[in-house]
Amino acid sequence: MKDSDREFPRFWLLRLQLSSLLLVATSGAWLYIRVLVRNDLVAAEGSEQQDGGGTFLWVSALPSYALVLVFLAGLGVTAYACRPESEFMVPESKRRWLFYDCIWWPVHFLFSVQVLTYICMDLVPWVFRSGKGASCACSEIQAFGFTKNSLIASKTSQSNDTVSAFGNETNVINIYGDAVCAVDCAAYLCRCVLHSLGRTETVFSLNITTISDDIRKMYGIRVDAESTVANVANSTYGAFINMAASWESWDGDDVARMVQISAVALLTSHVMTWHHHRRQHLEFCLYWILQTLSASSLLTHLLQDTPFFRDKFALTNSIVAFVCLAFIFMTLTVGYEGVQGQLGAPLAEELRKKYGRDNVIATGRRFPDEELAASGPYKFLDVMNMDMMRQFVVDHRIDWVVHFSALLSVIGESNVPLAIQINIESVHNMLELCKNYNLRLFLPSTIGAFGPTSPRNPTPDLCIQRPRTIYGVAKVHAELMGEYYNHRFGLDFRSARFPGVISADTMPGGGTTDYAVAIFHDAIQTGKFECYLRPDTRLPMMYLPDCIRATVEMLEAPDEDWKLRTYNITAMSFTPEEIAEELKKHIPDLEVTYKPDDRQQIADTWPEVFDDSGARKDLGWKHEYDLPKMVETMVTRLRKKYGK
Ligand SMILES: NC(=O)C1=CN([C@@H]2O[C@H](COP(=O)(O)OP(=O)(O)OC[C@H]3O[C@@H](n4cnc5c(N)ncnc54)[C@H](O)[C@@H]3O)[C@@H](O)[C@H]2O)C=CC1
Ligand SMILES: CC(=O)[C@H](N)C(=O)O
Repeated sequence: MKDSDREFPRFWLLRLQLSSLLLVATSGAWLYIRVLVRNDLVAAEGSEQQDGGGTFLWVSALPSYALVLVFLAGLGVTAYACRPESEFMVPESKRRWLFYDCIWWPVHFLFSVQVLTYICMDLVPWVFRSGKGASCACSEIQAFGFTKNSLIASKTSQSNDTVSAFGNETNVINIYGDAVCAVDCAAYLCRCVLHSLGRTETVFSLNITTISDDIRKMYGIRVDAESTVANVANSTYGAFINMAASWESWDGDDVARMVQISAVALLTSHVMTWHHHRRQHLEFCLYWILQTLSASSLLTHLLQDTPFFRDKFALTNSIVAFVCLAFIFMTLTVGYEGVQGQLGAPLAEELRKKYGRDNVIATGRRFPDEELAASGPYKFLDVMNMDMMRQFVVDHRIDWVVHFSALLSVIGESNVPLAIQINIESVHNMLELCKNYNLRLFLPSTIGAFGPTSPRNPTPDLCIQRPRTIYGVAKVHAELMGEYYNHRFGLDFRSARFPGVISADTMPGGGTTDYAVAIFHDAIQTGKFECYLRPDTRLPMMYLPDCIRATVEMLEAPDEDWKLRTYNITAMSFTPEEIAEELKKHIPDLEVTYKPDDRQQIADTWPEVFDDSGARKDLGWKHEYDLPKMVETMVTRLRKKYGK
């Protein structure tokens, strides 16, 4: 799984699934109907045709069935993984994620196969140049009330043929076609007939240059062959002009052509996706636009043959176009919603207030959220790409670096190789960069840098550090490397070990202390909360504004005040039970249940109470928010946010 997946907000995934549901249900149902209708008729046609047509159709529909089944399974898994009380990033959910990945990609693979089948069946009939295809088409025509002999083609003008289908009513279809074999012709004629139902206007556009004896015999078509070859280029061009000229007259066939185009682009985007490993935002937007187009095309195709919509193509198309646009809009809107870090955006905003909008450049690999983008410059920067970082530093004459990029404790455990890259290798990059360009570096550490053998109550600045998570190991490594670069190269390296940070506006990115944020959201929205830690698990915490202020003060403190290169910083320590009690003062009916999971093991190795007397003494650190004040502020802010 890619790290970008891990950072997906829950609703993104649900939307992915919902649009897929639309897609799969629509296309699956359409193919299902076709198979049913055709099989009945093929059965009536005789054994030879039954074998051929039946097998062909069932085979062509298999991907649809598989898709629906696999999709439903995927939906179940996702629904489970997306339960409000569960976090994606917990180690336990690694298994779900893997399972989810295993399902998600086959769905898309099958979808691609299905679209290809669709193209082969309907849009490139020469792939099936055989009597089988013809017999299917024949059955389809009959399914709609026409008999073999009811189709008569006759010449009406120099350049057009008219096929008159005498069924319940007479329809006139101009064919500007290019049917090079029996199956082409059968398929196209069949479409003509289908689309002529309920319509009295000219609807179809294809050239017929050759019609084989077979097909003439099969459909009882009389064609003046010479007249059909006239003006092919012109008529094809004319057909396109016609089609483009009036959207209202677009029918399923026209829209279905979009399937062809979008399917090709869809497959391309699949390839791009796999190729790039890390799915970038633009690709996703493209990807979902294409899927939406495909889905709506198929939907139109399906609806147009239902009695209600038969005479209401314009309405259908408008609805479909609207749905299509709505999906695109949703995709884009969701796509642009910030997946910034919990601490990064608020710190950038605070620094901008102090140092000026253009003097603080926020960076990341994703679209910034609206507020961050509006507050000042934002640039794409991958901390794994040293060249890019060098260029960035030179181009913008950087002198301070605040390096926040990291995978937090829980996500880190679920992807150790990636955590090693982001949390360790990127630190090497930063240290070298800052050394070479003489920059100052602030890199936060964490309570997670301590382990079970550290004193846990209280945990001083200097003591044994043997963490049990890759997150903690990486932070100890960063602390030591920073200290080394400071002694060896004079690098101005500063670090604060933060406790769990609680914030109202930005969401935590997959840590062990996340429950202390989630409890507020759940309490205010639902009045219930299920905690993944035991009620007596004590951990150090602080409210975001304190954390931001601490960071700014530490950045600004004179270098000579820094006796250590890394200081503990904290504001309070509480257990889930204690925060729940405090919350009940504001939400008396709050129900909290406890279901410890893998995160408990991490929490059990972390400090219970943090000793930050060093920072208080050397740097003048002082917290402002204790538990009651933080709870009161959080409740007020979230009540406003949720309108409760
Ligand atoms: N939030 C907390 O409770 C605490 C956080 N910290 C530290 O503070 C820092 C920030 O923490 P949060 O904001 O909570 O983390 P977060 O997980 O919310 O944000 C991390 C950010 O790093 C970005 N990132 C990941 N890989 C990247 C790459 N290759 N290039 C560029 N950006 C990349 C992610 O997109 C994300 O925006 C981290 O170093 C964390 O260890 C320390 C203690 C507590
Ligand atoms: C305390 C942290 O470093 C972070 N919130 C986590 O839980 O991983």
